[in-house]
Amino acid sequence: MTAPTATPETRPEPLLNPRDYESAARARLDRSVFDYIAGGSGDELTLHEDRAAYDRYRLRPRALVDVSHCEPATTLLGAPVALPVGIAPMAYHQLVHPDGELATVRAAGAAGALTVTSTFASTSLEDVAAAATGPLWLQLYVLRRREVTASLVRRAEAAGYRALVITVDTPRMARRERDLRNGFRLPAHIRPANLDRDHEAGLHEGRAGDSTLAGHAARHHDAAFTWNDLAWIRSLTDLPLVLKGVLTAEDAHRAAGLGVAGLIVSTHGGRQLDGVVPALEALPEVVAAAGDRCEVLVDGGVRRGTDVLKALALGARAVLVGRPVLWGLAVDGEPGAAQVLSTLRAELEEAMALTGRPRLSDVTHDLLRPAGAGRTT
Ligand SMILES: Cc1cc2nc3c(=O)[nH]c(=O)nc-3n(C[C@H](O)[C@H](O)[C@H](O)COP(=O)(O)O)c2cc1C
Ligand SMILES: O=C(O)C(=O)c1ccccc1
Repeated sequence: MTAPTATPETRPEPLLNPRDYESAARARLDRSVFDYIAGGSGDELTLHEDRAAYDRYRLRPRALVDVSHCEPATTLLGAPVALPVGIAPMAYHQLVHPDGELATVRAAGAAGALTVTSTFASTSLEDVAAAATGPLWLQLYVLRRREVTASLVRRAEAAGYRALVITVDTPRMARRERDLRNGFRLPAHIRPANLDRDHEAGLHEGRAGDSTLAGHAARHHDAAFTWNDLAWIRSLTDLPLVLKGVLTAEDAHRAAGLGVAGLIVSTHGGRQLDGVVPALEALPEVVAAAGDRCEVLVDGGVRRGTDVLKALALGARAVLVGRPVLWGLAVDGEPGAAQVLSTLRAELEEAMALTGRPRLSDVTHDLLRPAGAGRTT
């Protein structure tokens, strides 16, 4: 096969990292879709701080270690994964590419990575499971209509999902001003494929000053769901439960006491309460409170292999990435999402090699120092 000739002027810029993919995705997507994905709530303080928290740590590399083989494989709730990076649950992947969740789950499978499928996927959880080759967890929003929630749990079990991720930071959707300004609504051809037509009503007719997703969450999410109700979910299934959106030692401790198997330390990517503690900053107290009983993951702002290493050094078992996967999907479908994951893997292996930590068990707290600490001037 002959490679197409390209002059230096026409050769496309290589897309090397999530930021490159974000710029390329921005050029392709409708403004309101780009803003829905990229944006956060309020002043977007937490959106920025989640990312900035990673830059406040510096790495302390060890020299003269045999790093000829670096091994990022681990297990998550007992299932082997090729790397400690999974795909965060995100609604409606078809917003950015017609292959939607099928493309992202295939990309994750090829990478040997965990996928967390959203309740609000635009592809049914059964179709996602049929395309999966790696481990799958289902993210669950507890809906007012308990029989709908219960049926999602049963369907997840039947389709082979290995854990339920209950998102606890969204009793209502926070005001996201980009979506309000844009009058964000779901395009007519995209629907919450896991839910019935009753749960679709109102998602497609928006107007400026309104976000149909927020109105939808206000109607359907159960804002009265509490710790006491977790026992109800527990009674429905033997699947391990994971709580997503825990940011305090108090909640981590309580969850562990109830037999929760995993915790995802998360600000929802800066899309819920603006001004909360950044996820990376909350991670150590959650690990201290429950790390002996729960597997602790973190998400929000992970963009580099060195970010993954920093999260692991602070006690995370793995990280999830959100937006970068959607940017990859938007630009190039399954290969784009796969490229984002494989770049993160390559960067992680590079960071393991260059810090002299060839095994994940070598990635310990002494790898880090706060930026600026130890300055003498
Ligand atoms: C477009 C979009 C949709 C999301 N939908 C969900 C969802 O349905 N359920 C959920 O628990 N979290 C959802 N999240 C939050 C992500 O799971 C994750 O916490 C966050 O995106 C991680 O931050 P990152 O995008 O900086 O990697 C969504 C995030 C985005 C960007
Ligand atoms: O947009 C989100 O962050 C999100 O979590 C969500 C929740 C309900 C429906 C769609 C998206």
